[in-house]
Amino acid sequence: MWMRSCFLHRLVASSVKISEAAGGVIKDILCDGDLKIIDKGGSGKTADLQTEADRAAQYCIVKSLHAVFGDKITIIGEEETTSFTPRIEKGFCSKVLSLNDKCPENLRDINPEDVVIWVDPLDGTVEIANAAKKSAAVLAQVTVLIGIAYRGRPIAGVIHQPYYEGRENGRTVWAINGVGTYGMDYVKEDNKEQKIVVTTRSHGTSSVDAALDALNKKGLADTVVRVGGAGYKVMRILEGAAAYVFASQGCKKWDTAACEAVIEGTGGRLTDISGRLLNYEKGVQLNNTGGVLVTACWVDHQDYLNSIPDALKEALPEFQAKN
Ligand SMILES: Nc1ncnc2c1ncn2[C@@H]1O[C@H](COP(=O)(O)O)[C@@H](O)[C@H]1OP(=O)(O)O
Ligand SMILES: [Mg+2]
Ligand SMILES: [Mg+2]
Ligand SMILES: [Mg+2]
Repeated sequence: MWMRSCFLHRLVASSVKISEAAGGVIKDILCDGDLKIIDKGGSGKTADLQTEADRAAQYCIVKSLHAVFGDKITIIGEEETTSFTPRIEKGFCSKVLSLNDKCPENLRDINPEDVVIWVDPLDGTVEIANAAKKSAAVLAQVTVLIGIAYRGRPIAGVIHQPYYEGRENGRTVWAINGVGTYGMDYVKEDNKEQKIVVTTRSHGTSSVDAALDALNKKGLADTVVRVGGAGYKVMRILEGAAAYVFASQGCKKWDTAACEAVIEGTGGRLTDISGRLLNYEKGVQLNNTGGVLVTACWVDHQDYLNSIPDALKEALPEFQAKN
């Protein structure tokens, strides 16, 4: 079936399987216990941690993509491929391939040279690195993110959550523009009575709090839930939260590429806190310097944008001088 499928469906079908293999790599290392944590050196005050699970999952994803699609595809990953794992995945998710006929006309024959694959092998690193006890609630915040951008915009994405309610293989949500978002067959009941807003647990700033206060006063953030990881916060939106608000810097393109495709597939939106679309071209600035605003399909993105004070937006520049 994969031979009949277009490049994009093959790429997503492969990415689903590869994300799940990377999830297996992460679980093996977390089970082993020695995370071999290093600090990549963040922006001065905040540490930017990396574990053996981040490195080995990155290796698994990059080597697997190259094994299936050759060395010429463009991959931009958060980590380097310095840790070996024998786990190379060459399979395809049959569900993705079976929906090949739904692929929109304009995405059927895309040139692989116009595609950038954004890889976050482990999102939620701080949560697992710093947790005294790796409880189910902590582990649930870990996701593997593979975002696919074409000519600078996300057209598909995969969010794999290795630890989900004790399921052996966790769960995987994937999306293709015009085809839809799949994998949330077991969605919890929406809670639209009150608007839950999810935000950072470990990268809080006064600007993050000021944005949440302003939204609360406008009735757009009744309850604030602080959890780790961009992928996990988007999962929480798919499960009923109204929005994910991060009025600060630090989040990168590999954090948002897959998230944007997945949320768009459900009718939701992702922009920076000023409403600007993010650019995912090769060579682009890696940091989402303008912050991140993600909204569910059942709330008005513009209401959230309008309610975040201009002073906070102006304090977050769209571009920074140097990455
Ligand atoms: N200051 C920062 N430095 C490094 N990574 C950050 C920073 N802020 C956010 N991130 C990345 O964005 C994700 C979402 O942020 P938060 O959990 O704070 O809402 C984090 O899990 C982390 O990804 P990663 O875990 O892949 O390094
Ligand atoms: Mg991340
Ligand atoms: Mg990461
Ligand atoms: Mg990181």
